[in-house]
Amino acid sequence: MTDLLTKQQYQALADELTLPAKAFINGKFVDAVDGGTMPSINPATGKVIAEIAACNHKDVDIAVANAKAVFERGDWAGLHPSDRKQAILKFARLIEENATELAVTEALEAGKPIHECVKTDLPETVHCLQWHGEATDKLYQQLSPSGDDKLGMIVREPLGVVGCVLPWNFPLMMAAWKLGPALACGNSVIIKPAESTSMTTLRLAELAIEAGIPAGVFNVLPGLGPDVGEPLGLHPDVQIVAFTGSTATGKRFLEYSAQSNMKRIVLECGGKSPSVVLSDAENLDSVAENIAAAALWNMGQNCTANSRIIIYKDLKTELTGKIIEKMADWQTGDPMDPQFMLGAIINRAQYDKILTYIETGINEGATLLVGGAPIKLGDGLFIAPTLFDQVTPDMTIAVEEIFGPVFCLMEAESDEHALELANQSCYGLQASLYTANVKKAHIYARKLQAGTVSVNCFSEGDISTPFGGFKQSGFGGRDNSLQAHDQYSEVKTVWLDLAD
Ligand SMILES: NC(=O)C1=CN([C@@H]2O[C@H](COP(=O)(O)OP(=O)(O)OC[C@H]3O[C@@H](n4cnc5c(N)ncnc54)[C@H](O)[C@@H]3O)[C@@H](O)[C@H]2O)C=CC1
Ligand code: BAL
Repeated sequence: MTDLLTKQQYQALADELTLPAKAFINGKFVDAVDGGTMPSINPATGKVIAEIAACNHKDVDIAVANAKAVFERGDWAGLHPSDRKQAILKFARLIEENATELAVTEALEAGKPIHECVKTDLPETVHCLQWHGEATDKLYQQLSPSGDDKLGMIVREPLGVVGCVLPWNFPLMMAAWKLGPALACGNSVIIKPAESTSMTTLRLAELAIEAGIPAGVFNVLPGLGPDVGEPLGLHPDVQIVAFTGSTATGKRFLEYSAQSNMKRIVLECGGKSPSVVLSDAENLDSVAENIAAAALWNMGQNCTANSRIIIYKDLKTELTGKIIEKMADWQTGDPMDPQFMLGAIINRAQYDKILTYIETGINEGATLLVGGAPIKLGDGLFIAPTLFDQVTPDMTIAVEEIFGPVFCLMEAESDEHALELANQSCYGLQASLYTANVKKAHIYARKLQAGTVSVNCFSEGDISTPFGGFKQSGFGGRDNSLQAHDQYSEVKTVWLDLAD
């Protein structure tokens, strides 16, 4: 995909951009009904870059009513699957054609490094939509093995209005993870982006119209969680909410569902993922490189951030030295400068929260090995990559999701002990396992309580593999792969008696 430009070129593009700031309902940009706005702040500079429409329950009611009408008319759900496929593929192409602009917008509002936006977020967003678009006309329905005198047809139908409530850490990618399968199945979608990162999702909605996806099929309602997320969760005409974010807010959606129409709730929530280094791990340089990347990628603002590094005791000293060396590859700086792999922390609240965790780690007796302080770059919110040693499983920094560039080293007495420590968490999203023994890899991968286990690497899998969590990391379904289609469609049995 796109080659990297220079910092000056990205900055010039950023200065020229017209940033989308209104809600997108029924194919048009509109103000919030009550005229509310909220500032969008570039976390790398502290500057307000736009005033974004702040919607509330009135906008939700309008968007849901439109989306429901569009669904019932069959504007999208009634199209031939090949036509839906073509529109989704064109949508993906348009995103690709506008990738630089979208990457710059994402870097501006989220403080993400432009390098990552260009090389990871945009290509994966495009690929995700292509993949689900391609699947649209390749999924067959089923017949049951019910004998010659009966016909049991098992068919799939779209649900209707899908609500998506999204986080700020991967705004485009998370939108694509939900949109791809939801649109492929024929639903109408309403996205509530995180309040810090509305703009790239708004631009996607505009591109969807250009791609021929009918008005009202894809709507975007920026706003605060309680003002937009809650009314979506409580709305009787929303059939599912697909959510990615904190476990605390995820649990609220289960309550909204129970209080309203028992809508489906699919949750992809927090994590405290481990890197587990067993006694026979080899190639410690590569292990260290993976560990640093897994902890620091996206400033550690990642649901699968490997923030607990559990190392067999005899390898710990050598591996610690190598991890510290590899941390040097993760330099923090201006998100518009493609030489930096780390940018700003999303907002003041998250920044303060991370610094408080660092303080708590020190107060509870952990040893600070690297970092531990803000990086002063103008008025931006930057925190140095931080590594703690001598961390015990009861310490706050070993238990709670920090969602920042902070990770802990823990020592295991044996491989069994490493496994025990790894599973000692209320979360279970992902785990990275390092071992040279293929048999042990299989056994331990099955024993780790996590939705994804990557062996001798850090990975979340790819678009073809299901992504979601065990325990309090997930509920109700999976993102990615064809399994994602399950959550956005209803299964119906049509039973015909063929006997005379
Ligand atoms: N698993 C993940 O990918 C993410 C985890 N987090 C975790 O959550 C912590 C807090 O970050 P937040 O941005 O506050 O996460 P959050 O879970 O509160 O926000 C996620 C989404 O939920 C919405 N929301 C918030 N309160 C709501 C409510 N009462 N009803 C309905 N919707 C609501 C937000 O507006 C946003 O769109 C982070 O420090 C991190 O630990 C945050 C973002 C992503
Ligand atoms: N890493 C992709 C999913 C997430 O962070 O929420």
